[in-house]
Amino acid sequence: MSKLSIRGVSKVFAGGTTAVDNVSLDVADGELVCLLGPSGSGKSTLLRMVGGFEQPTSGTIAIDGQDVTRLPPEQRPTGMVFQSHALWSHMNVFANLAFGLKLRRRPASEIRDRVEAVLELVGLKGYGSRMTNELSGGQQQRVAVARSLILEPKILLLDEPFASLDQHLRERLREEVRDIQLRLKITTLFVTHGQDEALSMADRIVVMRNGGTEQADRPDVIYRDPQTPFVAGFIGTMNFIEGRVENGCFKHADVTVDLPVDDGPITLAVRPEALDLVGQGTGQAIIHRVTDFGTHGLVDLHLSDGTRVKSMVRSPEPFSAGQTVSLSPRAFAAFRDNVKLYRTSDAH
Ligand SMILES: Nc1ncnc2c1ncn2[C@@H]1O[C@H](COP(=O)(O)OP(=O)(O)OP(=O)(O)O)[C@@H](O)[C@H]1O
Repeated sequence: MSKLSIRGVSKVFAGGTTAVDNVSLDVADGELVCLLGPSGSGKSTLLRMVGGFEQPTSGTIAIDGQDVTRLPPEQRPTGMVFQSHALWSHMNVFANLAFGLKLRRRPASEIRDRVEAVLELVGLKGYGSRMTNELSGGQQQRVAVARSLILEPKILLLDEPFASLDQHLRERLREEVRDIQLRLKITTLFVTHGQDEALSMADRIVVMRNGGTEQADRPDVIYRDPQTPFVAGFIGTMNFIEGRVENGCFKHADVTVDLPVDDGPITLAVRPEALDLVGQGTGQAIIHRVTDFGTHGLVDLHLSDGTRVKSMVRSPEPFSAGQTVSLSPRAFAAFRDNVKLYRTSDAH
């Protein structure tokens, strides 16, 4: 049985906006699932429905097999961390953390022990007497995470919790939260529109678009085997090359590869690291720019039909702007009418 089971859940807001459209998702015990998608794709609304902050228009949500669809947030076994931390600024850290336990009339000694334990967990040992407005943004978010964990929820819900922090701090907190999550083995649903965040943290990524789910898979599968052009283009850098299949062969002025599917128009989706440059001085693709990143090079090319693509090369040395080359994709996805048709055997 899954820890969290979302079945056919939709949300239509009063103005008629369908924010979430018939989503079903199962999250296993201890799994961290990232909801990833562009702004307005319904990520927050779905998360808020799991936390009880929005009511689904239809569908059901169950935790440990118990239907919680109609329960208010405080009666659900969930803990939520919002983008803006929403700490009480007139209380110190200890009081912020103790609040929920006091409401539940826990004995003072237990409250003290649990606050200390959770402060240690988030790396803020000894900060109990600080006022929250005397903390940095990162520390405040740590307190918010601690506050959501102190009631020992079955499911942790995080809505872009680090969005307001600078890149460096965001990366650190991301790692800390993942460590805590693994240590506590707590089932977690994490909303982000940062693909790095999703790729680095998640056991599974759910890519959302227009209120629906496009693909739910392990990060490496999402990256290497996208099922739709949207997923292909949304995660990482992707080149799209439009051509035609004729007699089992994809043809484009600068690219030719075997593709045993029916004749007709096809779009290849190729990662820069899987796009080799061959036949220097002979092809029709023109090198526009070469960038040396030290660890690798990135070559920007203009194809003869105007398409722009990027190729990652081990060393940029042999390449320079103005040269002509041909392209040889090692691994790619092929799409026709938004449907994935074919992929070469795993080449990287
Ligand atoms: N309370 C509300 N009333 C009406 N429409 C809403 C409400 N909340 C969200 N929406 C709409 O629902 C859609 C999905 O919004 P949601 O916030 O879930 O998307 P999101 O993927 O989390 O976006 P972001 O990454 O920008 O937070 C959007 O079109 C949004 O305008």
